[in-house]
Amino acid sequence: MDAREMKIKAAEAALTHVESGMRLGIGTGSTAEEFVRLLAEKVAGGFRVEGVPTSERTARLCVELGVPLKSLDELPELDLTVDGADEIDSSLRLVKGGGGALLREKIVAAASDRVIVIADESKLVETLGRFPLPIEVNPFGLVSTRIAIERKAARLGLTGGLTLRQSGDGEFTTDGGHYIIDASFGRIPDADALSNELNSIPGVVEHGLFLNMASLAIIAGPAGARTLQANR
Ligand SMILES: O=C(CO)[C@H](O)[C@H](O)COP(=O)(O)O
Repeated sequence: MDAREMKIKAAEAALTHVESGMRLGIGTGSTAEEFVRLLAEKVAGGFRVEGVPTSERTARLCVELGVPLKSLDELPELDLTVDGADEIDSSLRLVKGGGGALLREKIVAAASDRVIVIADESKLVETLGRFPLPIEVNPFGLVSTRIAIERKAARLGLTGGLTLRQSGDGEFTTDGGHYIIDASFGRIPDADALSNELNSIPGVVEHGLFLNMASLAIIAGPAGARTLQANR
């Protein structure tokens, strides 16, 4: 089974948790897009859902495939969000934001009763941090914010390169008009402490640590999809 087939397996399993009539948060990334494709087939067959997309990219795909959309202001409370992740640990703590949609993804996840994360097994880690942590920052005061991130992280014993994400010939800009700094810490032993420190920096808009948000992870490997439950 190749990587795409594994993503489809995880997306298929997630779809079994979706009921007609649900208000659905719809994630961003290649795995979430497999979910959108399968969802669109169900919608074409008469299945009724209202989706809130977590990015302009996901919104475009949903419109193209005929998945009905609402804004989060129209549907401020959601039954379920299905989204991908860049890393997942055994407590279902996540690193997200590889696709640059972390802010909307976190807002949508927080507005959802349940969050199901779908991924292939390459995303499972013992300790978060191998994937560079995306930190969304306001362009104003970028240098000061970067220094603050370095200092706060160093206090937690975290060092590593901070890279301003690029796209084409300029800075990558999020749907909210912000920049992303990718922090290559290698290992984040205390994700709660890092989350609190990052949240205390005014120029940090949001970061990619999604702690205590996922209720279920559906992980696909060559043998098929398995489910991991959050133990909280
Ligand atoms: O957080 C995300 C986007 O901001 C994605 O969910 C994450 O990057 C995983 O993407 P993919 O399924 O393509 O590996």
